[in-house]
Amino acid sequence: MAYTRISNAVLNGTAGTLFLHEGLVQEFVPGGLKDPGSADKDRELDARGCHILPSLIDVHVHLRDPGLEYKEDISSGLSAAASGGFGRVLAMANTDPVNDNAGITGHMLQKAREHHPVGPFLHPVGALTRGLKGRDLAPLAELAQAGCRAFSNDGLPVQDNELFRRAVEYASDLDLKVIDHCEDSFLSSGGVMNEGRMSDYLGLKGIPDVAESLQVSRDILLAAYLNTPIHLAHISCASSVELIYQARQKSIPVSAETCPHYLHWSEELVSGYNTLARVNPPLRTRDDVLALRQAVRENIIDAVASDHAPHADFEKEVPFADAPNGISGLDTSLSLMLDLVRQGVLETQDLVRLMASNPGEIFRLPVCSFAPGDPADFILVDPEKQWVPGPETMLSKGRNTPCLGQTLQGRVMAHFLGGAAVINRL
Ligand SMILES: NC(=O)N[C@@H](CC(=O)O)C(=O)O
Ligand SMILES: [Zn+2]
Repeated sequence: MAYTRISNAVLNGTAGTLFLHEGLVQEFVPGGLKDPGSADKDRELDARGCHILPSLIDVHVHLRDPGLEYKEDISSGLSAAASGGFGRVLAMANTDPVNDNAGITGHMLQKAREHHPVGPFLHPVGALTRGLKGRDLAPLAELAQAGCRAFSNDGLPVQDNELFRRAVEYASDLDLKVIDHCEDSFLSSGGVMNEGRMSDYLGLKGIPDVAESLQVSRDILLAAYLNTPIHLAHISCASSVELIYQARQKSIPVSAETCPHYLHWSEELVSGYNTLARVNPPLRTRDDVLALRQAVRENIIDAVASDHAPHADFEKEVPFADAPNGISGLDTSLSLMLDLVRQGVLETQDLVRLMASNPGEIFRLPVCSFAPGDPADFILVDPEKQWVPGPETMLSKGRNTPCLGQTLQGRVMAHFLGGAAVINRL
């Protein structure tokens, strides 16, 4: 169903009607319509109380397909994306088999087109090294040719600095970026949560924040030396923020993302051995949360990505030390970010910058600016609407989130891609 007008919604602080034509934005007319009665009801959506935002981009998700479809598959993952407000996602390569060749990339793209022909759109991220083993480079040109939008060894970060340097150089020759999961795996070895008072108290082996920031400093030094951009994934701690801030001052070409969970929760959430709070990098301290909030507010960190890492219920119903890392995020990210708006930490326009404009710029993906002729890719968000994440309301197969069963405020009420409604709760 293609609507021709969306009435009574707020765009950039102004209430009015958004007119669509053949999947494109026609114009936004502020104020009420003179003759609302004449509209064909089937062609109109009353979006009273909703904000219009561009369809969002999530630059870091794990869709588990091929190979781990019991956790998530491309169809369910993209449904969760649509529901959460994301019109484009970058899907990591730690599938089984790993996305290190054109065959796997092709499979992912074909499955996405088959199940979600009008979107959300999947942009595979190719592995940096074969099998993510960190020993030899994956065929980056082949992966680029097949449709990969970036390269990453996410999950199993490359420790060999020479190999990583070459990967960054080859990727740059292909005009694509490397996304680095920053972790010194010797420093983090065996760790299951943040290293500090809480890990001592719980008797769990910790991962120090320096395991992340040491690798962040490596990447910054390499980006400066090679004068080549590197994107830093899921930044979790103040010490990394400080390094990124300094790099920015020197115009070193690094960009960075953090995730809603690092902006909300600290290691205290692990108390009681809550496996839903186990994620890599781990939830850090309250001071880290505050530093990250400041960093997203001040554009030191460019983007917020979900790091959607779905797991089956039974995998999390084990002792903390045995549970897999990861939080399911596509369904809940935007609600958690809207909570920061309500708390006065961010403005609505900051969300657009962090979850659409900046990600679009970093990975050269289009974002609707509501100019006449733009593809009508947008969401209608009710910041007041309450909902409870659970099996009935989440479209991801993974319900592994600390939000499970909690009341969230702020919900995507409709999502349009190319003028067609992929979600409509109005
Ligand atoms: N972020 C996570 O906690 N888990 C990721 C892998 C990773 O990035 O470590 C996953 O694929 O499950
Ligand atoms: Zn990662």
